Amino acid sequence: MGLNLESLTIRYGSAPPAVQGVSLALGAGRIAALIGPSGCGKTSLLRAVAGLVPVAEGRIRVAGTDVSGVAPEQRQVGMMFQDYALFPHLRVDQNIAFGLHRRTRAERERRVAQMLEMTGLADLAREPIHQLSGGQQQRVALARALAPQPRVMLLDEPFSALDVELRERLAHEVRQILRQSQTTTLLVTHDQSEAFALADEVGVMNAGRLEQWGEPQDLYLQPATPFAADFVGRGTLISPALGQALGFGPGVLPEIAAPDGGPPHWLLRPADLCIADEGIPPGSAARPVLSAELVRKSFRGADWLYTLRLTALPGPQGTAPEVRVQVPAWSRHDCGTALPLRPAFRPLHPAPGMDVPSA
Ligand SMILES: Nc1ncnc2c1ncn2[C@@H]1O[C@H](COP(=O)(O)OP(=O)(O)OP(=O)(O)O)[C@@H](O)[C@H]1O
Repeated sequence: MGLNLESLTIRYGSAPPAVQGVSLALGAGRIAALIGPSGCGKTSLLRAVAGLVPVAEGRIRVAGTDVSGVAPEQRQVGMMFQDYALFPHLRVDQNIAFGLHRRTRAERERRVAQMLEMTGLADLAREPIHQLSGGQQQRVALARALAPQPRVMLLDEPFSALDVELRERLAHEVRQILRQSQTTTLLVTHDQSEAFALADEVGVMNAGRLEQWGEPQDLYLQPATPFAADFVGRGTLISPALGQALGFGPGVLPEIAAPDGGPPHWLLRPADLCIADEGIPPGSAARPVLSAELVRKSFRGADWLYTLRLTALPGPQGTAPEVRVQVPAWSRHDCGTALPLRPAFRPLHPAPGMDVPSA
């Protein structure tokens, strides 16, 4: 086994626990990412695995060994920080050799050469750090952390200092490097697309607890809790009655077991609804229409995310339920506007002879 956490709890003073009862199992050589809102305990958990924060309750096992009370430098856990913490006045190869002081000179040179090769830095080996770009520095930091062959590698917001385009490219490169070195890795990021691009497994944290742990696609398709549904993919769990009022028949929206053991809910994503009078595809004009009022909107670049109140449907306490709808970037509606909604056209089970383009 790579990394196991058993009922891990972390406290700072008398405040409520920063991490509470988190258990997870990460297989050897696998890559996992923790995501969750700011302050949910991601970094605290990572730092506890590194031994930088004491554990109040629970156990941490690295490759089967309980390291909960072991000093950080004896855990064989590598950590790469947001700011890389490189030595700017030293050369690339000297930075990579930093954690290898206990090895013989020949061993050290061999390992540094290996790491330079693996991270594509061989041509820059003798350059001083301060002359490198952000992306190159990021690779040096990774090479330095991997050089002592840690049993577990921890990455804290590894790309936060880089621009978006570089982040995407490096995420793939870093994944390849970690794969090649078969290093069990746990990383923390606030960027979901980064987590999904890099990780085999993703953990969703909320208020110190691990809400869900699973493969990225399962997290999206089968969120375990309303929080996970909302946080990953801005989904909302709605009652089947509301789903039917919105015009969905049974079996159209994914069914999710209610957390309290009650009747299952339906998972509504922002792409499942659209504004009734816009871009009506053939065959869907006759679908039911429900009136709603635009409450909030946020521009996301490629589209808008609208939050609408279903004014025709008072909820259980007399409050109208809200839904989120993804609308095209060119849409222009003011908050307070009444907008008719209908289910988005989605041929789940194309009729025989229907021409559905393949992906
Ligand atoms: N050294 C510390 N002393 C006291 N409280 C702390 C300390 N570090 C973190 N906390 C608190 O613990 C909680 C979890 O913080 P943590 O940094 O682990 O969250 P996070 O999910 O990594 O947040 P972010 O995404 O903003 O970095 C927060 O309430 C924070 O204020």
